[in-house]
Amino acid sequence: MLSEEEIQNLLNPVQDPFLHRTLEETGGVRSISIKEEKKHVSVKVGIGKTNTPEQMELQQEIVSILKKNGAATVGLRFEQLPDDVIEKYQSDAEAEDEKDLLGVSKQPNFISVSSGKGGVGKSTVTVNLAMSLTRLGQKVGIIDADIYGFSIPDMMGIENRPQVRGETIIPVERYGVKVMSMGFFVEDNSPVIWRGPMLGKMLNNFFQEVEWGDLDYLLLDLPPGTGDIAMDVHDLIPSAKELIVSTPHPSAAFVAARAGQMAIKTEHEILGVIENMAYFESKKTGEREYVFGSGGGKKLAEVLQTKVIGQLPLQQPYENEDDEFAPSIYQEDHPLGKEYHKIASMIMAKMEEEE
Ligand SMILES: Nc1ncnc2c1ncn2[C@@H]1O[C@H](COP(=O)(O)OP(=O)(O)OP(=O)(O)O)[C@@H](O)[C@H]1O
Repeated sequence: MLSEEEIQNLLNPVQDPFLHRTLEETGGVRSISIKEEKKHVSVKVGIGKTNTPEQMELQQEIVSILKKNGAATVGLRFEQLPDDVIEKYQSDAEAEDEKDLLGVSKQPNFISVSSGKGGVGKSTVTVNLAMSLTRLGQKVGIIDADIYGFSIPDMMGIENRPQVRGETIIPVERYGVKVMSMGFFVEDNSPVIWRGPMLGKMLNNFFQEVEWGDLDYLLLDLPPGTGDIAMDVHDLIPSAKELIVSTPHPSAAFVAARAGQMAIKTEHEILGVIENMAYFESKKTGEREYVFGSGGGKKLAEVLQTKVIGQLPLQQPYENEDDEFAPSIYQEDHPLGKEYHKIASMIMAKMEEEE
């Protein structure tokens, strides 16, 4: 019959499915007792997360190991490891999960762009931030996850569709930015009725079946509000940083705060608030008019304990002289292009600081 030490040695190499560490490292084998005459072994195992399908698999694995080595019956109990042990290994484990997510060795910086309500310029910010980061030499991808309106392809003037190579989808590249949008697969922009599980599935497919290659940044344009898909992002990419877009109107900021509260709840870092349509500047006099009110961004930043990292006026991009038409991209020398450049540089500096 097995001794306590032998059981310990048999279970030491078994992996904790959440922490991606062996039970030896996590101290996961909490207690062992043996009933010699009945060849009964009972073990208490501590893991990162209990009552999950992974726990069921682990249970089968452990029972089979012990039975193969001489136990007639096995009693197994699971408990959650102490918080400090979980914390110690969790961030490593999350990084590993995310690496698996895109199937590449280098993990990009994930930035999700959200807003409390529609029409505040969230997609415009996503596109222009991506452009500025690209101009700064970064490799950038965008996932257009705003299922209420896939606007990114139109905004960037994309007319072609992604190519499918075997099992993988090649994102469309425009001005050096790789773009993936469900809009590519929807005929004539016809409305699709989305149900919760479909959203998460779409997002998962965009991570796993799209050949992103090595990216420095992957920006996600999320649907406004705090819906299912935002939750999915929080679950799938715990390290994603959040950028909140709002107009300066105090009530708009109030709504945006709810989106931000979600980030706080899930412990996502908020990079800052971007106040869009902050003012209108007269070309003739240079006078600023705060057509959508003022102070909303500041108030929002206070509630979320972050900063306003950009205030973008109301202004259209220059008329495009060439044939390529990208209606929402501000040129590099455009006043807003320069503002986006500043925001992008600031974000890059912050990311580098954290590395
Ligand atoms: N600073 C700005 N100056 C002028 N027009 C702007 C500005 N920002 C955004 N817009 C315009 O406002 C409209 C809404 O912007 P956008 O689609 O980016 O918002 P959104 O928050 O992503 O909306 P939705 O959630 O509905 O997709 C667009 O037509 C866009 O071109």
